[in-house]
Amino acid sequence: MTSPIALSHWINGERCGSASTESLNPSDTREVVAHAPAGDIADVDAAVSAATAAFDGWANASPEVRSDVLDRAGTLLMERKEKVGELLSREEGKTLAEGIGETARAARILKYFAGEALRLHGQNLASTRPGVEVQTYRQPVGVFGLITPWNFPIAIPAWKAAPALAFGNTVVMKAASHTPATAEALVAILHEAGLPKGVLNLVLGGGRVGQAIVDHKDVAGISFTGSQGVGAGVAAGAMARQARVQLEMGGKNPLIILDDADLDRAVNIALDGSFFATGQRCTASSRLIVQDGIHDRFVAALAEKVQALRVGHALDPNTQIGPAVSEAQRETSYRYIEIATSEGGRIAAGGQRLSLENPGWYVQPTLIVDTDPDMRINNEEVFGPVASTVRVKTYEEALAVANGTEFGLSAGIVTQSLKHARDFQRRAKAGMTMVNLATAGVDYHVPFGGTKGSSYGPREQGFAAADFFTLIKTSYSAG
Ligand SMILES: NC(=O)C1=CN([C@@H]2O[C@H](COP(=O)(O)OP(=O)(O)OC[C@H]3O[C@@H](n4cnc5c(N)ncnc54)[C@H](OP(=O)(O)O)[C@@H]3O)[C@@H](O)[C@H]2O)C=CC1
Ligand SMILES: O=C(O)CCC(=O)C(=O)O
Repeated sequence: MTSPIALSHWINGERCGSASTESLNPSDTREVVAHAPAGDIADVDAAVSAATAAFDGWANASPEVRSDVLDRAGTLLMERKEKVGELLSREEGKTLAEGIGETARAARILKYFAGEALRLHGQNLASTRPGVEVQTYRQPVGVFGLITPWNFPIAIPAWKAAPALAFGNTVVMKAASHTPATAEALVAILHEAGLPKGVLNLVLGGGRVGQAIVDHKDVAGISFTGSQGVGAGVAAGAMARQARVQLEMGGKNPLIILDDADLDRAVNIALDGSFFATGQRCTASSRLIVQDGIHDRFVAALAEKVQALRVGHALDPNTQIGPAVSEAQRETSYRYIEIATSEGGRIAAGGQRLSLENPGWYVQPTLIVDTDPDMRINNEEVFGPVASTVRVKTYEEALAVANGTEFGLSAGIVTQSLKHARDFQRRAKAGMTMVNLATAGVDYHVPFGGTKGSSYGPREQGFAAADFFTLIKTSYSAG
């Protein structure tokens, strides 16, 4: 067991605040991973003041300066991916391979936006008036508030902070209370890479810190990832004072398996999308919609693999599924297993309480079959290693079930039919579609986001990130 890390806020380039809360290792709750300060409104005020004061210098710095800082930070993070990835796994509970993989992804995101800082461009347009020229420019917006969740504790802070900084904005970030240490490691590396003081500020603490950022009059925009309930309040608060807002929330992502699918491939895609990262992904394939002809073979083969998944300590190299992040997340999974069975679902694998050697928040990966589309298990996000199957007769019925929820983040299909794959890409009501791929596990350099209750506002990541983190100015001139 390692000794707890004492974390700080980062305000105006300085570490500050005394640690008063603790975060536990979900794989072994006897271990305190970190002590963190519980920020308050005064800390948010100080952070926003620092970010406001730093804005002009950073906004007017050469894009090369911004690019170099992000590129150096990406290199440092990549060099330290094992160490930071281990911290991530100790703090969040995903397996070591997943923790290191996510850290490497964050490093790549920093490097991608190092490039984007140099590629920001506007347009020249013909005016309707003779002798007049029209140009558009993308300019930095101001101070952004970034509110991040625990399930991707370094990738999500990186994919929000990197474009904000690349395009000349300054930032006040609030990391999730379950995972402050990983976020702090990212902020420390960005400072080590040469970020000027005040450009990126981190205030640790609970929901009141987030609320204070949302309500702060000098915060020009909020990018939030988390639950729908909190997201709705963030949007209302931001809009009340006409701040920009971008929300990424939950999913109830469907994966359709058609009769013509390759069975092994379909099973492996479902296993990955539904259960890896402990199912704690907003892109997880939590609804498996299976056509009649393959249904029984698919369920039998998947159930066997789910039952064989090795649940354990995140740092044990044999572990395939780490614990839930918290007791509350563990209990949510078991509560939904009960709800599903009380509504008529049948457990085909898992479903039992686990008692492992380490005291941790473990959940047995669970497959629930024979469910109907209108059951709660098929409409409410569980955010754990729990998936349900719905049997359908035709492709059209599968598509209707897939589209029949209030969410619309990611949607997948496993099929050998080009006709159905193409049709699905067009008609799936989701921001991201996957053909013969898991609904989860996306690239870092392309737009990310959903429709309906899953997302609100401009897309995150890739070329689309500039739409949220820059302001388009239209300039007219006559000779
Ligand atoms: N789309 C996604 O990727 C995610 C979805 N979820 C969904 O949300 C459920 C609950 O997870 P949970 O962590 O509680 O999600 P929350 O929405 O509560 O947390 C997300 C972030 O918002 C912060 N926050 C909490 N209250 C406020 C507030 N009033 N104003 C501003 N910010 C606030 C949190 O801080 P703090 O951590 O201190 O509470 C955290 O940093 C999950 O079971 C899952 O269904 C969760 C995480 C990610
Ligand atoms: O599936 C992924 O790679 C990303 C998932 C994600 O962003 C999330 O769960 O919040």
